[in-house]
Amino acid sequence: MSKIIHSANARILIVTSVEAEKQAVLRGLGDVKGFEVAVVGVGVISAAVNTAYLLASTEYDLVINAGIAGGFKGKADIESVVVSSELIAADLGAESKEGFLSLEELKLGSACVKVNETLYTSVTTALREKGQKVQSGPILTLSTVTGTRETAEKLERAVPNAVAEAMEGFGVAVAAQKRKIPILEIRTISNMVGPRDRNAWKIKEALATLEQASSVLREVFR
Ligand SMILES: O=C(O)c1cccc(C(=O)CC[C@H]2O[C@@H](n3cnc4c(=O)[nH]cnc43)[C@H](O)[C@@H]2O)c1
Repeated sequence: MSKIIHSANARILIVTSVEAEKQAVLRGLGDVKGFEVAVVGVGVISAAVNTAYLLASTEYDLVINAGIAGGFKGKADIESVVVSSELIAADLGAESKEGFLSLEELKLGSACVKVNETLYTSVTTALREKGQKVQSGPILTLSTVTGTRETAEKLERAVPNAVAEAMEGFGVAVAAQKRKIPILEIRTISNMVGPRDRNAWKIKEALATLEQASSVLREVFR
């Protein structure tokens, strides 16, 4: 398996939104050295600020945003893993009569951080080799969890190859990008993007998959 981060002394920061995700990642990593796992809170602002704070005091070679997510129908099933090819702030822009206008269309910057292709394909391949059901593609960052079929379809039209949505990735990515550190988002699917049914979320199962995926990360980067 190709080594993406070559140095045995490489330092990898994994950030999650809540403690339960952090504990799942830690169980998967075991006692391997070189990884730091931190909770940066729910939502893009908290994630960006807290990640930037962590990156200001320690040198890291890679930042990973890990956690659970909603999967887009036909792209990522519950309990499967998604690996980001891009991290996209899907609600950052403006409404218009003609529809949503992205930051790019408004010429106000970019709402997309691309992931190094070798990085995401290597991790995707490693997870697949270990028997995980895994898809790579854009992972959307939203401030509001999608709760209707209408919004899900709007997002699917805006980013047709999006595999999942969560609430922190783009914020983590901007903090990492500022320091020129590679970024990756890895999520396990707890629910489908669409009509809200919080009781149907398979959080325990998604956290178990996150633990398994994290044990593969240990092998990829060590
Ligand atoms: O209640 C619990 O035990 C519990 C354990 C682990 C995580 C949670 C969360 O609620 C995590 C919130 C986190 O999850 C992401 N997420 C998950 N599904 C979606 C979605 O459909 N749309 C957007 N975000 C989603 C998100 O990143 C949240 O920060 C609870």
